[in-house]
Amino acid sequence: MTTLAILTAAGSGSRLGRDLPKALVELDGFPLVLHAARRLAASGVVDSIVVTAPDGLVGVMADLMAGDPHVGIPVRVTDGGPTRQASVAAGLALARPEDDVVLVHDAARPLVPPELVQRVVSAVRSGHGAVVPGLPVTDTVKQVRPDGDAELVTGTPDRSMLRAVQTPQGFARDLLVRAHHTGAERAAAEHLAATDDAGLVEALGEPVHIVPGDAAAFKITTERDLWLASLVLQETTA
Ligand SMILES: Nc1ccn([C@@H]2O[C@H](COP(=O)(O)OP(=O)(O)OP(=O)(O)O)[C@@H](O)[C@H]2O)c(=O)n1
Ligand SMILES: C[C@](O)(CO)[C@H](O)COP(=O)(O)O
Repeated sequence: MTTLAILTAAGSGSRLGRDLPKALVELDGFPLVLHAARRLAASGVVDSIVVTAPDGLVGVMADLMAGDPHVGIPVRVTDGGPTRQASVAAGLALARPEDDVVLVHDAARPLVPPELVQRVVSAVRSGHGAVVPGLPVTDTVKQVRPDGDAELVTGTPDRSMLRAVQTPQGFARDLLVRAHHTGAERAAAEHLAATDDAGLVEALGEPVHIVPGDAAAFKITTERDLWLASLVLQETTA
């Protein structure tokens, strides 16, 4: 039995605001997607990767992966979709029968530690159908509602019971397939936006298990995050 990692890289990176897709933006001389693929492979627990590519860039992405001496595991590249969820579904369609565990990881989290990948896979292989890495929330979080041009606070959730979740998220393949069919329909019917794959599993009513996340797996969303990532890399390679 094998573990497949779907590496989502088809986004445009509108909040980063560069003139190329975010996954191809360079960090320390290499595109974000390559950093992420190398770290997934370095975990030793991922057998193959499917990358979801932005429109028209399947060939570019495939050349990038094929030309890298550090990835060292089979990589296939497919067209992504218009949303992250659609891209994951496109990657999932390429899962083979032997891929009993599927990870979903964002190219936007290039510095994911291989140990975090191992932790997630190990929790799935120990019997949890859906596993997400989570970190405690350090800010107080307010729930709000629109009030004209402004917003009004409607509540303050108990911070000790909140987790900021990261990727890779890990799943038993059959559960993830079911979540992308039925869970997605249910979430849409209830007007819930699932911003991650675990959200679709929750929409099925199935449990999602949390393992400790890692601050190094932070998401590159804005220029500041990219700057932070270059500092982290400098420090860890110094
Ligand atoms: N249609 C999409 C949208 C997003 N992603 C991927 O999902 C991950 C998380 O998405 P996000 O950080 O929001 O990336 P973008 O959509 O590129 O960024 P933005 O929302 O700023 O445009 C990224 O690795 C992105 O490439 C994807 O594969 N397909
Ligand atoms: C999947 C995710 O990385 C978990 O935190 C996050 O929800 C992706 O959000 P984005 O707005 O698509 O970057």
